[in-house]
Amino acid sequence: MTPVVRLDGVSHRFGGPGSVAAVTDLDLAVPRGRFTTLLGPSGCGKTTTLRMIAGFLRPTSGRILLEGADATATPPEKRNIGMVFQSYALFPHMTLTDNVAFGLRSRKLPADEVRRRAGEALELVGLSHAAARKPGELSGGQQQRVALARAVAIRPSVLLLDEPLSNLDARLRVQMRRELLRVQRETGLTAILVTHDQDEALELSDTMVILNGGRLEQEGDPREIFPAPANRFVAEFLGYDNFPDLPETGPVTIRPEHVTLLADGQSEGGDAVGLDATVTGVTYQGSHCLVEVATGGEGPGATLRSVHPGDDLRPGDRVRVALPRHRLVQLGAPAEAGSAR
Ligand SMILES: Nc1ncnc2c1ncn2[C@@H]1O[C@H](COP(=O)(O)OP(=O)(O)OP(=O)(O)O)[C@@H](O)[C@H]1O
Repeated sequence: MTPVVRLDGVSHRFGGPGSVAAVTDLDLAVPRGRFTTLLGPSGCGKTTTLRMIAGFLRPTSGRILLEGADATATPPEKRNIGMVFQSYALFPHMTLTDNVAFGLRSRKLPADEVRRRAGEALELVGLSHAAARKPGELSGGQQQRVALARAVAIRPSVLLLDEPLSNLDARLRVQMRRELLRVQRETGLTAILVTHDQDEALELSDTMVILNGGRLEQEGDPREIFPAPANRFVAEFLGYDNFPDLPETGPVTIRPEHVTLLADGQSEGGDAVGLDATVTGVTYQGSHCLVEVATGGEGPGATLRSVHPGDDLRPGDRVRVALPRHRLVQLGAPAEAGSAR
């Protein structure tokens, strides 16, 4: 099936040659009817990528295809794209219906169809009852639902979501994630979400695209990426935290919840790599403690973190660290070295 959006060797440099490379040689195929997220730390090029797909920015090189046709030079208003931003960008003096209808009217649709589609879109986000109200009378979460209804009402070929949940408080953000996913599933729209929040990306993505310094680090189903990050950057970004220096394995990582701490003198058994260590820090976290230990070596691999079920350890205690072999994840080189894809 033709991808809805395809990026073909797309790069963008700001401020002419020799300046900031925001995105470098990005290839991407966004499948129809799926939820794709662009994930990465601040400055990794997520928003630049989204703005190029929307047509607000032109690639410095490479091509953008929409529905299989070259759209690199197509202006935004001719791309049939729906957008939701972090700031809701609603018209404060208009009712919700008029806000949602705005894009439909500018497409010169007949008045009764505009009314019907605006009504359907508000119903989809659960705001039919507030159709005659104005944005200022709504909570942040409700305003973001209106922005979503407005973007969906035009039946875009792709829905672009630029950190739409970042302005909401933590609880509402989690609720709105579910809401976003429900709306995407019910409408069958192709969605691309920009986020720096791993949890958000893990929950929403059919495909997760991890960027770093404007380059693709890893791409795929979160259920495949999470247990097998390709390299250290992706691993750290997904919270792996431990990069033990084990001469027999090469570069590996392991999650803190898979590192077991045994009392000094206990043995780790045959299936685990065992290391002697000293506790250097204990952070109480309610259901468990996060325990930091020094293995006696040097360098970053000498400190390991363990999610420890008890509150029985204190700095200075000697422990045996067990790293189950089947939990060790082998790491490759980062994207800059050209081998992480
Ligand atoms: N208008 C601009 N002029 C010059 N440089 C820019 C401009 N916009 C972005 N950049 C630079 O391009 C790079 C990528 O920025 P971009 O906004 O795409 O990253 P991001 O991943 O979306 O970050 P954030 O999560 O902070 O929004 C950064 O180094 C940024 O400083």
